[in-house]
Amino acid sequence: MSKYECIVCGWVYDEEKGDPDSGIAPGTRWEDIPEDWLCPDCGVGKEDFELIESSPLAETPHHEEPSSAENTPAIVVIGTGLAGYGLVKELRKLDKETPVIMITSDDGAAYSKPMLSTGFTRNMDAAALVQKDAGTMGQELDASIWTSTKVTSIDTDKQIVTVGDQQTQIHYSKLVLALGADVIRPPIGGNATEFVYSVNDLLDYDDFRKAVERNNVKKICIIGGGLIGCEFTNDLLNGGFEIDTVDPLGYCLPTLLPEQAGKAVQAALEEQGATFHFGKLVTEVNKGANGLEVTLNSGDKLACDLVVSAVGVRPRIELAKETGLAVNRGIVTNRLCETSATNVYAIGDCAEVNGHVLVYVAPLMAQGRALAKTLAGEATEVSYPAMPVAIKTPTCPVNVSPVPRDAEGEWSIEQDGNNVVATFRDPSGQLLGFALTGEGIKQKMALQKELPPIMA
Ligand SMILES: Cc1cc2nc3c(=O)[nH]c(=O)nc-3n(C[C@H](O)[C@H](O)[C@H](O)COP(=O)(O)OP(=O)(O)OC[C@H]3O[C@@H](n4cnc5c(N)ncnc54)[C@H](O)[C@@H]3O)c2cc1C
Repeated sequence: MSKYECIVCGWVYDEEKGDPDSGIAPGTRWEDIPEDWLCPDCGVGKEDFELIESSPLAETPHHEEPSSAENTPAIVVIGTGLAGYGLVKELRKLDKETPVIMITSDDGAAYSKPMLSTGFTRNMDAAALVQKDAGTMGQELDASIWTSTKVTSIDTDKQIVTVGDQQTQIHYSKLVLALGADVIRPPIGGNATEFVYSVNDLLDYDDFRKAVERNNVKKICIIGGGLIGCEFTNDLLNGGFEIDTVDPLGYCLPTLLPEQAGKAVQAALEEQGATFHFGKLVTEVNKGANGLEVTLNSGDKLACDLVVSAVGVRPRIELAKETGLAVNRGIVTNRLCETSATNVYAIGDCAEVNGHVLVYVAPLMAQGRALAKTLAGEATEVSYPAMPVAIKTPTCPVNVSPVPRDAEGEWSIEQDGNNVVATFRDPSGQLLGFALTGEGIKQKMALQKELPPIMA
């Protein structure tokens, strides 16, 4: 019997136990679970699960070739997020010999980044979110993992990366950039900006949790009512905090959802106690008589103990730019994930693959699977099926397949309270996107089947 883990929330499907709540009997093999089954915790589909424990019977016998590792130059991967680790996991299924060196500026802990916005709901601090430390990952992947090590330059002619102090250089045969994305920091003045936190990785999350405890925080102001802002609004409400959320646009998730769906999410979060301030910007955070005072461009002032900024992320392109690689919104690659330099690839949040910048888990898994094959000798282009995104607002769950930019067509919306099924079709009737909230998410599988692939 095997086990499969949801890479978005960490929930584990154990074939021995099944998922009786969803009608999946104990003993049901993974391949026999219906394709429209959804993760009971976060609502993503089977494609976002990976095998973590395999039954001995299911294992394919491994044919040992004589080791050629000693003379094989290393594949170097910069980044140990879901993209970096995901790629090396896939590579090791195909190639157990080629030496792999992974370099990360953080501690190399393997964790599911999407779970950072469900930590209070699940009562998990940073330590509890660590799935495996760097040492364990290194053993499992037969890779050398260099932690707390920042790559400062790359010489693509000599195929060398330089780390930290300029003294240490590593030669690569192939180099993979899996550098992630930086948070966008809105311009905010005032004398208390050190109390404005962004949570974009496990170390940020640890700082944030500790600041909440240290400052005996009760009231939090969230800047941004998009995906991360709404997830934190829900999670922190579940953690028992009072929440004010500020966004310059008019409703929740404004860049992803049509207004009715966004307002349904807003209403559900308000029912839980959230207060939204739409159409406004935070301009200053100052120390007040009791905690902090947040000033909005309308002149309004909000009292709180801590501020969370969640206004979006931007692919990390600086290192690639300094190296002379082609960059646009992300590090530019073709469908083989090749950058403009020979033997250098980019995947994950930092990459712009064939014009697409998609800062979600499903695309980086597709990239990792394809690039692993390429690195193992079988050139393989990335394909993207339709990849709807589950937004973790359990008080009103959301599933959205964003409408492509500049698409022609119109929304058709059915609403029953906070349950919305919104579909966007072009003039010929082809479905191009959808937005589902509340009970509406039950339509996900049926609608997903109608969507054209993002990149066939
Ligand atoms: C709170 C939150 C919730 C989310 N929820 C969801 C969700 O529900 N569903 C979904 O699909 N997506 C979600 N996402 C997005 C998803 O988590 C990301 O798309 C994904 O984790 C990105 O992985 P990555 O490996 O590309 O980047 P990262 O995880 O950021 O990894 C980047 C790595 O690069 C290293 N690095 C960078 N520069 C250097 C350097 N110069 N030298 C050495 N190392 C370097 C870093 O140390 C790190 O190891 C969420 C994101 C956040 C922040």
